Amino acid sequence: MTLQAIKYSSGRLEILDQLLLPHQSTYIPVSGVEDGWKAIHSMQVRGAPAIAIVGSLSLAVELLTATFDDKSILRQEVEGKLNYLCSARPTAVNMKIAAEELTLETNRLCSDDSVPNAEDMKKRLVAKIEEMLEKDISDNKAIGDYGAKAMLSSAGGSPSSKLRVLTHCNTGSLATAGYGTALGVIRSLFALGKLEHAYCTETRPYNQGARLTAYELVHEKIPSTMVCDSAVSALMKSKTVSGVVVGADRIAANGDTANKIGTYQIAVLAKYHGVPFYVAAPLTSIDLDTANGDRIVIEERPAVEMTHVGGKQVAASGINCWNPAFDVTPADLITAIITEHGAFSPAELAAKVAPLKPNL
Ligand SMILES: CSC[C@H]1O[C@H](OP(=O)(O)O)[C@H](O)[C@@H]1O
Repeated sequence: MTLQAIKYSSGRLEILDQLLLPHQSTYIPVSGVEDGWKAIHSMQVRGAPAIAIVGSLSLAVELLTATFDDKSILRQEVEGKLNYLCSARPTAVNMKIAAEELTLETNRLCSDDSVPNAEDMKKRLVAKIEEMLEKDISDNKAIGDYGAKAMLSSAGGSPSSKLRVLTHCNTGSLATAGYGTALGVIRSLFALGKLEHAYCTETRPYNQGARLTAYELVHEKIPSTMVCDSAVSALMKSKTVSGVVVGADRIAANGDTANKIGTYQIAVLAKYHGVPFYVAAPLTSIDLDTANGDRIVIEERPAVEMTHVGGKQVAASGINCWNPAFDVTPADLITAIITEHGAFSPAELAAKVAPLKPNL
């Protein structure tokens, strides 16, 4: 059974405080948008899809406890709160895309005369948010299955051969609504009996790999080994790595992909060693409004996340730090982008995905 990062039922929202993992599993209540923003900004909840889910559900929870004089006031309130939620972290696009979809729905309900009042409009908006959550859950499994198929086909080998797959950061049930994206691909390979071994990087400085991915892999008894970020080149040289699969925070229209810092250098190493390199992400991580990776804003996090581990100082006081949370992997280093609709080459991505996205 996968770990649950988010608990939501009948208007009550709780999140697993990921800052305390792996030592402590503590759920904290999210009672509205302000709580949601703080949980995202502090990275108590993180992961592009999970950010959008918690942000949207925090709005649903707040709406259920409030009343509004009329539909246009409700529309203004919703628009303002969605913009605020998008400001919590700048790089992942999923919250922005969810906000666009919910703004479109809000405007439609506001102008629909068959929606009699703000109370009815509010209930329909909450239902839309809950519907988006359900879709995220089902999309994850499709990504996992398409990804497993793509990685098996590129690895070649005999029908009985199993894969040795490297992943970076955390893209599992702690970063999504459940099954995961890149870690979902590893789960699908494992379920098919086609995973020989999974490798996860520690993912400095926040240690999503050591604290979260390792936690998920051990929890589900998936054969796996953790490596230092700096060991990836030696791993590829000394072991047979069949393929790499990572997540994404924002994929530009040309396939350039922003993901956790360290992804770009793994892609360069994969190219050098002839290892297929996959990105696994839902359509809600693909930003067709951003032409290429140069235009993606990269979040920089506080130096303390580098100088301290678990509250203990590990770096010399006074040293300057540069702590970008993400980097951009150019499309030409990516074998394919795996979505809930299939695996697409970066070159065909925009043409394949555009018809599949809602008309925002
Ligand atoms: C499926 S999660 C996508 C993405 O989010 C993570 O970043 P963070 O932990 O800072 O939110 C990481 O880049 C994952 O690949």
